[in-house]
Amino acid sequence: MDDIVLNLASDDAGPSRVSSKKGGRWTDRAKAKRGLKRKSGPEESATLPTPKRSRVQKPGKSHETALEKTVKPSRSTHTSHGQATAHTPQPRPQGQIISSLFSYNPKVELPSQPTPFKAPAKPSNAPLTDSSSFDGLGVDPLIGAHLSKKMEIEKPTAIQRAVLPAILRNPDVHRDIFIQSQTGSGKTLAFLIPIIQDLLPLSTLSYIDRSIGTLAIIIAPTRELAQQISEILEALLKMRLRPEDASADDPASARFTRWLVSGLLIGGNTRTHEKARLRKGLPIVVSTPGRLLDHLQHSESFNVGKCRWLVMDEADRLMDLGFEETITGILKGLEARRNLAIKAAEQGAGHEVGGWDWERRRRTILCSATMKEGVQNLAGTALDNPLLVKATESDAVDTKNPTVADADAQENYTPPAQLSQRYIVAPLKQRLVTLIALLRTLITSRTAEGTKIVVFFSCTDSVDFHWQLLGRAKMNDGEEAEEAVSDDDDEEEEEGKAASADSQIAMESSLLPGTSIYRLHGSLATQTRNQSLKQFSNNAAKSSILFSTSVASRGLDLPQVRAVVQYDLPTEGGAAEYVHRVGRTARAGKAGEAWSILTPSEQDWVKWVEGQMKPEKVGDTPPTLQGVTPESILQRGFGGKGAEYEARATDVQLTFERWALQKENLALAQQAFLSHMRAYATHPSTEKHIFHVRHLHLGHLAKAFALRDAPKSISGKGKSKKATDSHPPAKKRVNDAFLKRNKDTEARMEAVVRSQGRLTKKKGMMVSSGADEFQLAGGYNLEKMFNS
Ligand SMILES: Nc1ncnc2c1ncn2[C@@H]1O[C@H](COP(=O)(O)OP(=O)(O)OP(=O)(O)O)[C@@H](O)[C@H]1O
Repeated sequence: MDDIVLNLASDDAGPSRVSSKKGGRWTDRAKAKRGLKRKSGPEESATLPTPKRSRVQKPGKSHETALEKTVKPSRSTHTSHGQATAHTPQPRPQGQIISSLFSYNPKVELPSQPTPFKAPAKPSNAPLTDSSSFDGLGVDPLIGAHLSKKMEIEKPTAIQRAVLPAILRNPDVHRDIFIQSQTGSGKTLAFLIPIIQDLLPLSTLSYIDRSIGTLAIIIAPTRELAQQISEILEALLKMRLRPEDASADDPASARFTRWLVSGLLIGGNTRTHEKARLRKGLPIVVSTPGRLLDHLQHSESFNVGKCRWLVMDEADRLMDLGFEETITGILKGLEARRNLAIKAAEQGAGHEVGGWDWERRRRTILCSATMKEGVQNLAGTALDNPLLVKATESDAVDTKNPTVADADAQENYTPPAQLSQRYIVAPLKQRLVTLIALLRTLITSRTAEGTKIVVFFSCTDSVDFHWQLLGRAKMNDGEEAEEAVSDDDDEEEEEGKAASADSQIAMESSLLPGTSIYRLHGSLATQTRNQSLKQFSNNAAKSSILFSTSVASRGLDLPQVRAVVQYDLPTEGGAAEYVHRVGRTARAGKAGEAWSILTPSEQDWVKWVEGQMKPEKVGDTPPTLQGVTPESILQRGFGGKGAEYEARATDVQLTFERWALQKENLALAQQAFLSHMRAYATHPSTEKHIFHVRHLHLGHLAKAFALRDAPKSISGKGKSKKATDSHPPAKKRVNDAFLKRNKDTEARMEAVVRSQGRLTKKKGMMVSSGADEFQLAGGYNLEKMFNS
């Protein structure tokens, strides 16, 4: 079937066009027009109105009812069966080529029938159901009571059962520990409980108060993760300091005093404020590596000479982000400060009071879900004769006490057993509508409200684009959109909108009723990042979706996340990153779904990633991914009889494309497309057989960014027709041109990404460029690189 041609610009002269008001603001004109449209009856209204929530949410009922009643055929649509359903004769085009979503797609070998879903396996990271208890593991009854009464944590998980006694039962053996465990298995409490239990008894020292300085430091690779750890820590520190039944007058019952205070040191906060807090004293500090090193080097008030605990959470991520040198700097800084403090105490020069056990060495804990080479190197640098603790169902503590070097160094990853992993191979042109259909399916296919979904994109620009596209493209304002294209008066208003988008937290889309859409990436202000995460998680009753870069892939514990969608597969970190991303769901024994949306040329990824995952226990079936056809997702997401979903999907696509025709939006879409291509080019050489820019049809990919042409800077001048249509030689030429123009892209991009986490020399001091640490594309360095 030929691609269809529409003339959007000619709508101005079309019969259905109602021009009611001239001049003034475009919003006023739009309102007036909407009023007229309402008067002229439903025939003049939207092309794909929003399905009513009550209709689509009925259990077992598809979207069909709601949509089939409300959806008119699009102004011009094609079905894959070659039936053009255009109902209005369209004038000839004026340069706009609109290709059908359902034609000229490469043949994809997909499962002919949707694979029947396997029943989820028994949860592998859930709290234990046997007789284990926190008390039985040596946890102080006050902490145990607080966990169960205030935090609803009754039983330990397998990793907690393994770690807690290993530390608590031997309080005098200050051996370093390496904790390796699955995502969502409760590692955070496994290291926080022993720290609190060790420090609280210092209450008995007569001089103890927060001015003692920092006694424990927890390092996390991202601000969000640091913030989250800090919140859990604060929740723990709110524990009662005497048994519930003890009388306040009984001095014997008051074992502890409330001197243990925690503080957060992260990039994005003001240093001055942090320094002031350090001056007062922060016995426990949670920090990102760059900011921690910064304080170690520049804040005299950072009193860490007595530090007893150092935890490095998400060690594999710390390594991936290139924080190796920063960590080395931190270790050296801690050692130097300790030596100075000991000297000062010996000379009686400091304000040190006697009775401190200077002999006791600092204990270092490293946590990781994987045991990659980089992590082993870090363990080699940071840990001294470490005890490796893994969680297994039967043998919690590794009694053989192997060193890290003895551990299984193979890069095999174990996702939670109860996680359902699925994939869709969608033609490039249909990617965007497939994503929408999948999200619609996920938010409406259950009766329970408050579905939380995380969607991963390759770069910040793509996150921003999709977030704005969904929030701003209205299914019923196609005409307004077109009007705005030709209306210069609206520029000011559009600029205002773009500026406010920076600080806006949530978007709503009529395509995803009752759902708020948030975004998260490294280019957002810290406050916006925090707000997005908070609001995404807070309202448990409301469905919400988080569009994110890989910044959300590690450690973040977002309650109720029911599904993780990888719209773009990880460009860095390979299978480990995939497992971390899917680990945002199926946490602590809960169910979860992981969806990956692949292009036809990426199909081999399924076998590749399956080959790198292993079951938790030897003998168990290895984790596999189940294929789902895009048709079944589109059908479920858009509803309708037979192939009607094609018309509906086309309607949605056309609405998006009309939105992207507006000047501001066009720039956004093109920027997202380009950044996506750049990110795509950074897949490591070992994955190039699966992810190669050359395999992508740029014209088709453009549709996934609501563009009718690939941006000229990639596709070459005046190639719109050739670039968007399927002429393999042209496609090859275009992709070769892209590759040539971006010669050495991969190497340089990797260097930029790494440099963002690495130390750079500045006036002889080592500093970290923490602000950009997760910004894969769109950052200053990157722009400079590509513009030069
Ligand atoms: N013993 C427990 N019982 C019930 N829930 C628990 C228990 N321990 C931890 N949790 C909950 O499990 C979730 C995951 O915990 P946590 O974030 O510590 O996992 P993690 O192992 O660090 O995961 P990741 O590797 O993804 O960072 C949290 O919501 C936490 O409150």
